[in-house]
Amino acid sequence: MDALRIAWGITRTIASALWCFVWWTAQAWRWLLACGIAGNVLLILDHTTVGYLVLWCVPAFSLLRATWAAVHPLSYENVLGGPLRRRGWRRHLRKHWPKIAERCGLTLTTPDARVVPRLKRVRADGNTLTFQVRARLGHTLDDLTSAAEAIATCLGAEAVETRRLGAGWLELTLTMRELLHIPTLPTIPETIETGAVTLGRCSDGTPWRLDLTARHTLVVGRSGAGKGSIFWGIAGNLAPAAHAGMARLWGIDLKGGVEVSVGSPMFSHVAMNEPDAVRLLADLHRVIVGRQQVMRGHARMFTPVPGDPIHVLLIDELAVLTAYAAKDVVNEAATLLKLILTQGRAFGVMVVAFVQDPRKETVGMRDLFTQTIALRLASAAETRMVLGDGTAALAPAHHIAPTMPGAGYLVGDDGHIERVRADYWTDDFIRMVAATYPAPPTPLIESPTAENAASPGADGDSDTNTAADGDAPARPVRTTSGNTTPRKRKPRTPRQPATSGARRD
Ligand SMILES: Nc1ncnc2c1ncn2[C@@H]1O[C@H](COP(=O)(O)OP(=O)(O)OP(=O)(O)O)[C@@H](O)[C@H]1O
Repeated sequence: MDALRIAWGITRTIASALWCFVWWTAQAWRWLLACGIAGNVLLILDHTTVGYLVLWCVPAFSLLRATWAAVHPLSYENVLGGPLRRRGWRRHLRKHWPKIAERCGLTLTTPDARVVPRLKRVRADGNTLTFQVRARLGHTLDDLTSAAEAIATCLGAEAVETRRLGAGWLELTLTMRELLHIPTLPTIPETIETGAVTLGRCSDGTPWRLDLTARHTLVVGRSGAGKGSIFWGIAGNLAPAAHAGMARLWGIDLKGGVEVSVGSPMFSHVAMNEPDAVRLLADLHRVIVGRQQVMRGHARMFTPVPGDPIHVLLIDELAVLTAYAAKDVVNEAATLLKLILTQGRAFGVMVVAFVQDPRKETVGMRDLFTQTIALRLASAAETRMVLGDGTAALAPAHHIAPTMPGAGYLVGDDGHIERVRADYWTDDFIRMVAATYPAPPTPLIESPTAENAASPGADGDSDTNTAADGDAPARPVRTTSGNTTPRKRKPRTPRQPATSGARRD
């Protein structure tokens, strides 16, 4: 069986090398013709060796290329294949630009002349071709932007991204070769990261770093679009920070807890039913209120330090909480979530929510999220609904193939669009990361009161703040299905504003 497989592999390699040899020789027909004529002239003039050399140089070069590409594709791609292909893209664009612009409706023909938008800075790197186009008189950048998809199709690109440069210039970046079709697996996170996490790759092959600093993220995608990869990419990459006390993970999973239970040890707080979810949101809101009181007059942006972490709330299937749950739960959860979304960012409280159905009636607060990841969506209308009319044309999430789960478009808070694909987190890998980086025991969260409001260490968030005062626990914070104990609070004695335990900004 093995011998058969090896024989088949060798046959395929030889066949592909032969095909490349014939194709590349035929493609260089001008050189072939010129060398044929020059070689024959040299032979007639009795320069036999040089004559044969010139005559056969083109097929010999193609044969060398084909053999190299077949035997060692990696070095061939780096040294010769890649640079030749990129040169081809640049030349093709420059040569055919007037025709492409005309076909895409960007030229203006007058009785005297044909006005073509100016092209400049054509460059090719890796798998992308980037160039700038100047809108001609009477055209706007929106006209150029709406022609971007047609230009990409003319050039055989897989996808296109645009960037406004101002003063009538638009930059287009075409993905000429798809690198995202191959799924990738994550590596075990080792660094403590609280600002940004590496979730996968961008379309140009560079790592995809999702910035979480002071941002709320909405992830939208059909069932099977790969939302789980992003959920665990964020949770898993924050797990070392959570383990070190620099981040705290909160999870709401009202789909029976199926998703979050795989890696629940990473989380400090988990809710798997409706009442727990509301209580968890109330606790998280209390963290914000506590921090507001602590930071007032001291700092405007929160900086995490060990023991005073950022809080990241991951909500799997947001619509269950905000639309499909019991009416009172929906109302209470929506109110708390809106408060968290509007107030949390500056206080180190971030929300990442996942949803299948992005309609307004299911996710009423979607405008409060500052960045959106659109995975595979059902229709152009749904893409427009999620990303807005203008952006939808540049991030056609409804065109993502079902064979590419985890692929999507990130639309940043500045409107920047990136085509990305997340690494695939298997259940075993999630369990391994969770076992390696379990969340430390959860400190208690207290309701801010008039007295502790004055205390800089009273955000209810640090270990020192809860146990050291000898206050009775407000209640267990780890919220699990069905076993939350009722809230009990001892009367508190007034205390002096503390000077220690303040936030370290
Ligand atoms: N990044 C990825 N790379 C490759 N395959 C993936 C990736 N993410 C997910 N998959 C595949 O797609 C399947 C569905 O993924 P996942 O369960 O994450 O989708 P989902 O959007 O969470 O769906 P649902 O909303 O129904 O839970 C997975 O079982 C896996 O086989």
